[in-house]
Amino acid sequence: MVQKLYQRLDPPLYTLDESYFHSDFLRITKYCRDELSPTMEGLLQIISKEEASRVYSFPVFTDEFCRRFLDELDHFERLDLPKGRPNTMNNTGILLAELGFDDHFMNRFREHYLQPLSALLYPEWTGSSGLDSHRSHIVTYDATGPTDRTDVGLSTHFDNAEVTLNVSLGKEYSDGELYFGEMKGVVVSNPRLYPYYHKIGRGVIHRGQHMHGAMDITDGTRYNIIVWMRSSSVRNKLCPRCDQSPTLIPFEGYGDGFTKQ
Ligand SMILES: O=C(O)CCC(=O)C(=O)O
Ligand SMILES: [Fe+2]
Repeated sequence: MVQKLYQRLDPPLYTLDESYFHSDFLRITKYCRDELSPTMEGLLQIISKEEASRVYSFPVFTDEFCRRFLDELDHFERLDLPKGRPNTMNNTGILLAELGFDDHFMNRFREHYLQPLSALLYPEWTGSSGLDSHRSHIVTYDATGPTDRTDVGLSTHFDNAEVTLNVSLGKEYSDGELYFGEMKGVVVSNPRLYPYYHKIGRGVIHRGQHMHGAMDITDGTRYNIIVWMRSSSVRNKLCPRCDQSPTLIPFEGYGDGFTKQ
């Protein structure tokens, strides 16, 4: 519906092109995909390990791409169209499928680049099907608008995803770091939070069930691309939201990432 009504500002942006990527990202993903026998140890030599367990970061997009993407999002936000929101926790934010980013951008981004990388880092979460669907959105936090209508941060949660990639687009803001706790359901005697500070164009990857949240920004606006990636072989066994064996009903499209044979 929105896709039909929306006039794109920068139509070529909707087709993934390698020029959007930072050269390090191309090198890292080439290693995961094309190396004869890539290993997790080999990959860990070329990405950064963050303080929280099994959380990693690496450059993803060029600054130029981030600017173009923000311009497109600004253009979309200015239009008075009926818009969906990423989830029940957000007042604001943008669903990228609604704009039409799935067909020629996000599908290839997940299949060709993020799946081979995730399979090395989190084999137990990619499973035999691999990450075969996704849901992607933009989280927007704005400390300049009315606080009853704009978000400034996000409380602790786990994602409806097996693996999540989170890439900062900017713009300019103060505070607002991402933080990680333990995996869902894990209780420790000395709970700690591990911060991650976003950098423009850089992505952080983590397991969807790793509890996390975003501290409030105190100034400016913050935009991030979030890709929630799902593995049907993993979630068909155990629903990541309710921890039960799921009862599957036929659905057009990806549903919530489950499959029914
Ligand atoms: O704002 C962030 O960096 C985190 C957003 C997030 O965790 C989510 O949208 O699931
Ligand atoms: Fe999240």
